[in-house]
Amino acid sequence: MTGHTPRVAAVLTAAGSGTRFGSAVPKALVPLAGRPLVAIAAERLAASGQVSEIVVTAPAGYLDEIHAAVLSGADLGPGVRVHVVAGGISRQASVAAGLASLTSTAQVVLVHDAARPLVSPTLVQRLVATVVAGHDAVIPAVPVIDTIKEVDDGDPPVAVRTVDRAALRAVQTPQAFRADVLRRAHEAGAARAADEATAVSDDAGLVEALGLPVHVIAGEQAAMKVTTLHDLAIAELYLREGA
Ligand SMILES: Nc1ccn([C@@H]2O[C@H](COP(=O)(O)OP(=O)(O)OP(=O)(O)O)[C@@H](O)[C@H]2O)c(=O)n1
Ligand SMILES: C[C@](O)(CO)[C@H](O)COP(=O)(O)O
Repeated sequence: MTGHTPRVAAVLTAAGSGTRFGSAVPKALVPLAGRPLVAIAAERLAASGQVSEIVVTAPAGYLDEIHAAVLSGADLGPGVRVHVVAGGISRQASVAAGLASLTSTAQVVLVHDAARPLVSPTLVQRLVATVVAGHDAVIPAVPVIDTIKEVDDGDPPVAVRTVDRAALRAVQTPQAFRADVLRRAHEAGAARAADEATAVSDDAGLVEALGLPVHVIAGEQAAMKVTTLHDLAIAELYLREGA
């Protein structure tokens, strides 16, 4: 992998329902400054100049809408192939479905959330470069700013201890992987995907479960996840500030 320009593909997850967001349409179709989250996320992946194929996971019944939102809402430039597949019951299952539909020639795979539309093309470039430099799995993360406590969730809940936050990070996407490593990690963890209670919340978790190192690089505040309506207002602020 080291020292050459790899073929890079991306799985863009957009198959969530957005329960916590609470909109009538899937969250990926919700507009941020007039454009669907999934279109902005796809455009920023493409703007990195690294990605030649994007497979988008869509909720059942929304494949055409998601495809149209990306094709008409995003300027992907030349040479980026986009296709849409149905997602699964969990994010892990959706990524597995996306991965299965990628052309097998990709050497590096990025997994990114449509719910994180404001990632910078520079961060995408840094992630790919770090894989090319020899790391099999690379994730962006930001420091945790709150005091974190472990809580015994009884009645009443009681603080058990204060965790040393110096060692904690909030993890973002895109996450970048050598393609064969990501496929192996998903195969090994496949049994977990069918239930939200056992599924991993990010793909690096599957690589960790294989016992392989996951390299961490600095993330970006603007790559925040849009989970609630309030988050959308914050994302709009980041956009206005030039993100
Ligand atoms: N079965 C699923 C669940 C989630 N996702 C995607 O994974 C990302 C992170 O999920 P989250 O933001 O938590 O989205 P939702 O699952 O839609 O939110 P909620 O938990 O509020 O329903 C999103 O881009 C979402 O579309 C997916 O592709 N397939
Ligand atoms: C992948 C992710 O965005 C990294 O922070 C996150 O884990 C998505 O999972 P969630 O279901 O929204 O908690």
